[in-house]
Amino acid sequence: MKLKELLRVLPFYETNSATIDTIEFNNIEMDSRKVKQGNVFICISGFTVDGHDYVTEAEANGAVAVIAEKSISVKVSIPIIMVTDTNRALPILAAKYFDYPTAKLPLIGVTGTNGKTTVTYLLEKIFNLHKKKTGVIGTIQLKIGEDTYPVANTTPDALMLQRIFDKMRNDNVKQAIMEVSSHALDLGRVYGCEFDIAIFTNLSQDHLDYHTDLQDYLRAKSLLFSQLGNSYSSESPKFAVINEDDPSSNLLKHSTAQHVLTYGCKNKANVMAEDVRLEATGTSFQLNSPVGKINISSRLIGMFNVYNMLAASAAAIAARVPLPVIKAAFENIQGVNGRFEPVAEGQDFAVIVDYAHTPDSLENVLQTSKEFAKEKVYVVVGCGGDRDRSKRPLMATIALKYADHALFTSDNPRTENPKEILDDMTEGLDASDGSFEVIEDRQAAIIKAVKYAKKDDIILIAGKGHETYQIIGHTKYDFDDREVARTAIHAKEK
Ligand SMILES: CC(=O)N[C@H]1[C@@H](OP(=O)(O)OP(=O)(O)OC[C@H]2O[C@@H](n3ccc(=O)[nH]c3=O)[C@H](O)[C@@H]2O)O[C@H](CO)[C@@H](O)[C@@H]1O[C@H](C)C(=O)N[C@@H](C)C(=O)N[C@H](CCC(=O)O)C(=O)O
Ligand SMILES: Nc1ncnc2c1ncn2[C@@H]1O[C@H](COP(=O)(O)OP(=O)(O)OP(=O)(O)O)[C@@H](O)[C@H]1O
Ligand SMILES: N[C@H](CCC[C@H](N)C(=O)O)C(=O)O
Ligand SMILES: [Mg+2]
Repeated sequence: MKLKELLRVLPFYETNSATIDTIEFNNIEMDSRKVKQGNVFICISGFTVDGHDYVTEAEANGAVAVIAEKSISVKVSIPIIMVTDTNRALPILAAKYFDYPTAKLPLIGVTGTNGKTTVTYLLEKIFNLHKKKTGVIGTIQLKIGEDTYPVANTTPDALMLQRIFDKMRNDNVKQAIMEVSSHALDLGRVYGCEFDIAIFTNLSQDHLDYHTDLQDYLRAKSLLFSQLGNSYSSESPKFAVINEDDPSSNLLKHSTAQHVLTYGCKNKANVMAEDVRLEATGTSFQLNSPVGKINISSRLIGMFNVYNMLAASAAAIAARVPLPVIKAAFENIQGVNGRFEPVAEGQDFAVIVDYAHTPDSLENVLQTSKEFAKEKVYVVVGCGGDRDRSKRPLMATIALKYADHALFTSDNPRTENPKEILDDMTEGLDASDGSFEVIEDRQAAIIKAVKYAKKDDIILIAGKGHETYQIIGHTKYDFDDREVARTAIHAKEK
């Protein structure tokens, strides 16, 4: 592509070169280490380093031009194009370079504190049964059809996103489904994505290391709904799918000019669950919707999963998927990787691995465990390092509220001292709050919980779910709660 053609989508820019009219380039890159011959390098001012400091490396690797927002202090011989804000230019340029992949690729975005990953995999199942090839972007992985790829972020940066959507389009994907984190919304990673359906799951405390307060967190979430577009197309109408039982629903409804489809169990909504039956082996309810009623039953456990199924149903209804397909999808789905996942090795007590790492999610899964426990509930839980400190004591208090005994341990301490994280969790607690102990080493904590367990007890191992690592410092060590629990169960049997 000609550089001039790419730059045409920017209303203003300046350059030190008279030759940009003739320059051809073959890709955009924002990481100097990945630049190859013929690429354009765009400098992003990051949280850790400044991309403007890597222009020499980008040139050495073959960049043919640089796009910057600050003056470049080193001497380079390739043209420099100055824009006001490279982070804002990035999605505009990436969408143009990849020829607007989401313009013709139906795209669903899911935001909210908890349930995003679960809802995306419910939707994957629904659309697959509806005979549409799907692409799913989120916390666990990037999945295109049956092919999976590792990811660094729940929602990738704007450049990577457009590249992924381009690949999905080339791979014949008919429905893209993605998690949209509040960080992504706030940092403009999803500018340039044309969403058809935006789903809101719920809002509760998390990420207060990044957002100044819950109001700011909600503001970021609302951006997905204000980004739904203003034109009304009868061929492809756009929908905001909103949890009517969440106190934030009103603000989100007012953030969009598009159709609103609400769901819930308590307040009157367009899509509702009635006659909900929650059992230890699964869940059933009647789904009432503007297009009819249908009985749902699923292996998914807990009231929170009724909300996840409602969110997915409402979005599928908006996408005109017939109700029997939705019903079949919920009947078929076995579960979601690392979400309330049983570790069943024939033992006479239950071990559940779950990704609850916020106060609200921990409360939901512990409440569910408690409801179904015939005997004691043990919880093994920690809080992530370099993350929201204020959620630590809340999570510890919730653990003691529901569990008969809590084992507080490490969960990705990252660059923090694990002892200090555990101190933050337990500082205000004493024996009268409930029974607990602190075991810094996660493997030792899991082994101990398994040793304690007797017939019909439940052990909930929370926080890491699908993760197969423990991050200590900047290093990722192999660690899988499920593997550790399995080994501990077999060791107990001997
Ligand atoms: C705080 C944050 O969001 N950080 C993201 C950010 O990193 P950063 O700003 O530190 O990047 P940087 O290292 O300073 O680099 C700046 C620029 O210099 C470039 N560079 C850097 C080094 C070099 O040698 N050459 C070079 O060109 C980089 O490619 C980049 O363009 O940009 C990176 C690339 O896009 C992201 O991977 C990274 O996410 C980090 C890993 C992260 O932990 N983010 C979390 C907070 C996050 O975003 N989480 C949400 C999920 C939250 C939830 O659970 O709901 C998510 O969507 O993942
Ligand atoms: N609708 C819900 N409401 C409250 N808690 C939920 C809900 N759905 C799932 N959970 C709990 O939250 C945990 C995380 O669920 P899930 O991975 O689907 O959410 P997420 O929003 O993708 O999280 P993340 O922001 O970390 O990507 C689950 O393991 C479960 O404990
Ligand atoms: N996306 C979340 C995941 C948290 C998972 C938990 N295991 C932790 O490390 O805190 C975050 O980065 O805050
Ligand atoms: Mg997720």
